[in-house]
Amino acid sequence: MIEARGLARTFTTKHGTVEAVRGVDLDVGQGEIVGFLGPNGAGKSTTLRMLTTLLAPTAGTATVAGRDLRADPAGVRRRIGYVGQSGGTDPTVPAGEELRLQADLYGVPGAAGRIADLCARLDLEGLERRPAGSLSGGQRRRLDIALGLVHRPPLLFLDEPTTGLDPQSRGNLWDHIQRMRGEDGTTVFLTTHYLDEADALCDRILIIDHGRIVAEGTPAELKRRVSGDVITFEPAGGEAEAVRARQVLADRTEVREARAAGPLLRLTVEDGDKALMELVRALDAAGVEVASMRLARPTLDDVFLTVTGRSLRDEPAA
Ligand SMILES: Nc1ncnc2c1ncn2[C@@H]1O[C@H](COP(=O)(O)OP(=O)(O)OP(=O)(O)O)[C@@H](O)[C@H]1O
Repeated sequence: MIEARGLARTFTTKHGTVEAVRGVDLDVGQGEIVGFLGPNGAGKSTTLRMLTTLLAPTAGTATVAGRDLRADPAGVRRRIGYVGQSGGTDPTVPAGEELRLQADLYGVPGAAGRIADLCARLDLEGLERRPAGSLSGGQRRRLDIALGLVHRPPLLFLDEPTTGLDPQSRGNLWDHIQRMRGEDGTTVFLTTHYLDEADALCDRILIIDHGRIVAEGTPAELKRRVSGDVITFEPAGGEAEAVRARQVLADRTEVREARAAGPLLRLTVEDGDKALMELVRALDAAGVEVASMRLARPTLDDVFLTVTGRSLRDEPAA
């Protein structure tokens, strides 16, 4: 659905040249939900604006929804949906009319049916007569998404779709986006600042920093590749038993690192699900009684920290 090679964009300002995006390669398959994650100023919006034809690349090539970005930008525009950060609705215009205008703009055949279908699927039924400005934050984002989907694009771009929404509306929007993909096979490419959003919603994540992709994979792969899972055992016998448990387990192949910290033994392992039972059995065989155990997976913030040396929430380095 998206194939980009060496996509780059520089801006010339009074103070010199800003290399916003420095050669990005991207491959997004049909039906995937891909999250584009990075700190402020990393180059997310600039990349998105290039892929949606709103900004010309300084270098590189891309095919988007089967059309060449440089040779056929109008073809790209017809085949994509784009929902920007601030949305495109006029607060005074009724939701149903916004949808009709958009359908007319694209010459959508069977517009009334398409609009009714979208309203039903995005929980907008009964709101068609309400001005967009009177809708709740979540309803308005769903209207934005309906507007982006009216012309049945196979590829939908969402720029920070849930920024400003309360947790319940965010979860609700994730369900809707996943359902759209499930029912229509719509490919979704979205930017986000939220780790939990990328984790819960996306099949694959690309992390961009300083205009370059620095990591890529499924949420689980990324977390495992960079950090591993962490298993914590608390032996019933306290500190001395934690030290003994460490001796029992430290040299096992599945254990990357073993540290006794007071009454706890903390193990970093490749795949926690697989390792847990084996390790419990080994402790049992050695006569170490376990009072409690915990398996924790690293967060995407841990991944980002390892890859870039700073937290996603930090300001970008100068
Ligand atoms: N029109 C412009 N002129 C000059 N510099 C720009 C312009 N647009 C973006 N930049 C710079 O390019 C870099 C990347 O910006 P971009 O908006 O793509 O980042 P972002 O990852 O989307 O950030 P955010 O999460 O804050 O939206 C930043 O250093 C930004 O200041």
